[in-house]
Amino acid sequence: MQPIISIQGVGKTYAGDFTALNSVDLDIQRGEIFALLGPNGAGKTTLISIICGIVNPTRGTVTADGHDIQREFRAARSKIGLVPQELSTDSFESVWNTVSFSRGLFGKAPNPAYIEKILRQLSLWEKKDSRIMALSGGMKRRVMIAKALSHEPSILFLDEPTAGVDVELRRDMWEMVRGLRENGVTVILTTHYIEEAEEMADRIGVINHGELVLVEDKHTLMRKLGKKQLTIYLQNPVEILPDPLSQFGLEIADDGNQLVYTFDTQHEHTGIAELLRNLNQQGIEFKDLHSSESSLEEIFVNLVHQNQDERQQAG
Ligand SMILES: Nc1ncnc2c1ncn2[C@@H]1O[C@H](COP(=O)(O)OP(=O)(O)OP(=O)(O)O)[C@@H](O)[C@H]1O
Repeated sequence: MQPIISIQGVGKTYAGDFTALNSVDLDIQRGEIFALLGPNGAGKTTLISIICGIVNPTRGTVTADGHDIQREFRAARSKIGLVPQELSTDSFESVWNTVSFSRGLFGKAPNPAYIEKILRQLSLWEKKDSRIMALSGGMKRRVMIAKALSHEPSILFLDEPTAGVDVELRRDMWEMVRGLRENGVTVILTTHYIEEAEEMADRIGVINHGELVLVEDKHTLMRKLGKKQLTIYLQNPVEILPDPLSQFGLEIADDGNQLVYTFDTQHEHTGIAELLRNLNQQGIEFKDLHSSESSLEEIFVNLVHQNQDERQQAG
């Protein structure tokens, strides 16, 4: 299937010779939720702004739903809804007028039924006559999303959608984004909250120092780069381990009361059975076992550090 967004060799060097993006190649598939992760200043907003035609790339091309973002700007832009990071909502206008006006900006004929539908979806219907400036921060954020959806885009960008919102609203937003996908909208979001990506995304892209260091299906990523740990709770504490156990790379924890075994989830053989047999042979008794998997957060931190180390070695 044709990707809905195709980014080829995109780079951005800002005035003063600062390269914010190197050479990004990325295809976004129709109907997916794609999360772009990266530390501050990694280039996420720059990339989004290029795709939305707000910032011109120094090199490379982008097509959105079949239209070249530079040569066919209006056609491409009409396919895209953008919810920016900053809220610019000190308006005296009502919610209804603001959202209807946004639709008009894209040259679309009025469609009150559609506007009603999105206001209801975003739990804004009760507030349709309220002035924007009188709304709470969370409600303002919903208005920003309603504006971005007003012209029926097939692609929605959410730049840090839940920065500074409370847990409840965050969950509502996730729910809403899933609903959008069910309606066929492709969603690309940037986030600092790994939990958000873990919860929502189908695929994850990690960007660091202007480079897309990884793009992967979320589950594959967690399986590939994740590690599992088995904690063995001992009957009697140990100080040192007998030699035959050295092959397992065990870590002694909790003053010798626990042994921690780290293994790769990719390997067919975890080595657990062998480890337990060995413990038995050495007369080390245990009372409990507990296994845990690394979170996306650990994977992400490792990746970013690894990338930094590589850069330092290269430079
Ligand atoms: N107009 C500009 N002129 C010069 N440098 C810029 C400009 N806009 C952004 N930059 C720089 O480009 C780099 C990438 O910025 P960008 O806003 O894309 O990062 P980000 O990943 O979105 O960060 P954050 O998570 O903090 O929003 C940063 O070092 C930033 O200072």
